[in-house]
Amino acid sequence: MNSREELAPAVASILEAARQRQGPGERVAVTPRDFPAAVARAEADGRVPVVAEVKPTSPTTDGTDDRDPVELAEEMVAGGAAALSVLTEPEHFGGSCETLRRVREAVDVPVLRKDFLLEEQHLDAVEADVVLLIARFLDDLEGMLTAARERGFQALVEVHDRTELRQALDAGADVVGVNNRDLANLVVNLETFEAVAPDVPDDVTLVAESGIAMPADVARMRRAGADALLVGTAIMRGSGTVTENTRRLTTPMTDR
Ligand SMILES: O=C(O)c1ccccc1NCC(=O)[C@H](O)[C@H](O)COP(=O)(O)O
Repeated sequence: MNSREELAPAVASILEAARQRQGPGERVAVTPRDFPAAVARAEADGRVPVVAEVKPTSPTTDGTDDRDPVELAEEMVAGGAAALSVLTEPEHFGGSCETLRRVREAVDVPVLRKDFLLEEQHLDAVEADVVLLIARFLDDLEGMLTAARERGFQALVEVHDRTELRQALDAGADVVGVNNRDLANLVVNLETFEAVAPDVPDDVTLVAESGIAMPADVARMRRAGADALLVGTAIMRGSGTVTENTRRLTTPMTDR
């Protein structure tokens, strides 16, 4: 692992659990729903492209949301989500591959598998349209990217700073996420995206991740260059229904 920086204890624990996980031993072959096309479709429809996340719990969340993930996913799509993200990490996020399977079957938008994939065999646990590859945790990012694409997956390569962005681009990433959550202390700061985004080439689909809570945050990330926003907590735990919480973020501020 590329461990230039300290990790929060929760993240170290997530990685330890991931290292113990075995793949199924059989390789998946996926026919993916096109993620950049879904982003473009949302734009053309006048929706802000939001990737809404089914996130039952997390190290920074109290309690576990046990609502039916398929119903949540359908509500997110009804609220205008361009794509969905589904946690499959079980120990710290309450996710599962079975949840992803059910959600993907129920909706027709692309579904991102949100997990901590460290080895090629981890890719084979379940079919998804997009997989998350976290640059900091992968010594051979290019190898994982190739392995993901060989199976048919698109890959969202997550970075936290310019050094990781350079690694992602050198590895051939064409969908990049900048995560505003600092892995050393789990604090979110939208300035992280603003610092990295100017160095992302125009032909890369750029996603702002974490800490996007309200329409003003959406506008801020869009001004900084985000093509899409990945949002979990504000949609899952906002004050309205999941559909209302999603629509609040997918509606451009100028339409209010
Ligand atoms: O969300 C956490 O508590 C967390 C803790 C440790 C590592 C990763 C974590 N989150 C992963 C994510 O990237 C978010 O689930 C995703 O970007 C949505 O973030 P948010 O809208 O802030 O819930």
